[in-house]
Amino acid sequence: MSQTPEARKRTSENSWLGDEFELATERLGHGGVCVGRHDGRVVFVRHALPGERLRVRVSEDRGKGFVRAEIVEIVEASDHRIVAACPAGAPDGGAGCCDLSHTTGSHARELKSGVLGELLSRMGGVQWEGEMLSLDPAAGAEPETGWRVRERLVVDSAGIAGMHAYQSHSVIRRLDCAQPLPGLLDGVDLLEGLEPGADLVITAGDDGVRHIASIAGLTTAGDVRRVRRSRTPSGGRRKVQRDRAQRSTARDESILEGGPTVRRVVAGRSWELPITGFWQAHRRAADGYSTAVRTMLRDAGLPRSVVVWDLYGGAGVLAGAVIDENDDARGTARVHIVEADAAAVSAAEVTFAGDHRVQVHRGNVATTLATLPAPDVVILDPPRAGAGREVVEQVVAAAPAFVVAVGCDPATFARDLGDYVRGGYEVVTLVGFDAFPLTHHMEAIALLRPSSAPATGP
Ligand SMILES: C[S@@+](CC[C@H](N)C(=O)[O-])C[C@H]1O[C@@H](n2cnc3c(N)ncnc32)[C@H](O)[C@@H]1O
Repeated sequence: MSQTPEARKRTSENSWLGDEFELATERLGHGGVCVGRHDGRVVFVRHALPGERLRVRVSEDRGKGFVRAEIVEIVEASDHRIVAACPAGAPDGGAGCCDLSHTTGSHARELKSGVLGELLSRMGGVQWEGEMLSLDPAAGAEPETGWRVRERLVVDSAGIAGMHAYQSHSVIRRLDCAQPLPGLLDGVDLLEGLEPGADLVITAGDDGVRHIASIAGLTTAGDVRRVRRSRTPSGGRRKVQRDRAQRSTARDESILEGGPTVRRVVAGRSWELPITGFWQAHRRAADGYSTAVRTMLRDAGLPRSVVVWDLYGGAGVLAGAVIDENDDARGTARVHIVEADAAAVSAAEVTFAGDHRVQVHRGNVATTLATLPAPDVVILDPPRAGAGREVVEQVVAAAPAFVVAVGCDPATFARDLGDYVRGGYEVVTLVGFDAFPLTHHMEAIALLRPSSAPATGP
């Protein structure tokens, strides 16, 4: 909606931008921000914890019911506050990605459970009071570090690898992030001859081999400097993300270390994927989600010889889990993987070559479903945007006995669950995974069935 000049003037005159005040934080909200209230408006603060008293400075005021603010001083810290486990995630001048490393692992999981429960209730009408599970059985009170199998860095105008500063195109020369597997980034700061503006993808395969690919930038070093000067101090997050996404499409890749494909192994089945191809970030995620999906379906009494749709299936990790669960003398599952990415489809075709139980379909989920045989089970693992109403309606219309919804964004996951519930499904089981420790991100998996379905299983 465009504003009149008078409204614009009023907004800028009343703006809180730069104002400082004391704030009591109430709870962790979606996106990793702590929520407080000041003078009738909601205030979002990063790197805070619930129950703190903070002196904050407003960094963004768009004239709406809320403002964003940064911490100036911690007046009274939460008992759960610790020294941040990730130095690179520091709020001032850091990369900002580890936005929940300043509390214990157990408290972070407790907070994330609250966020997931609140979103499920508000956006999906689903009540859930479960606990966020760790993917690492050894995880306890300590923050979980060293879990990420793939890191993406950027090369600055002098050819040195670093990280993007928070909400910015500018590059900070530091690699001391606490997320990567131990040793994953060793020596990367010493690499010479890197192309200014390129992205570096560094990943470790399940065979222990490290691979590094350089993805050519669309910008020259001069462009990088221009972009850096044009940085907006606030409110530029969407634009920065969009710019980065545009810059990462259709760009030349060269291998600097290792080979062109990475070996991944789950439950004894292996995949060879391009270095830049999708794979779950946490070293235990693919295995953990496969086990969760198998267990949910087994506990629900999955009948034999089912037809399964594995939508947004990637290279078929979850497809593998279902055929392993549903293959014995009493029957065999037939799984249809639907995936848009050509490289993931090729990897799936190689892994399942000669396996009559699996068919791989390259295409957009929304336009491919009509070509598939009627399903007994539908698994959906969409990107952060979620499956969306158009796809959910098609799934509901296909009337599967079970839907397994997987989501890495709790808001879109909750929204999609709400659409299944309105379509006549109910949630049987729901688990949240702390799949991105040190950050506010999480993963959730739900098993649904038609609400009129008789209870099955043990
Ligand atoms: C979160 S990943 C899940 C991959 C897989 N289930 C796994 O665990 O490895 C989402 C996948 O959806 C694919 N994708 C995104 N949008 C799509 C669409 N509209 N149609 C088909 N596939 C899509 C992406 O290429 C990506 O492989």
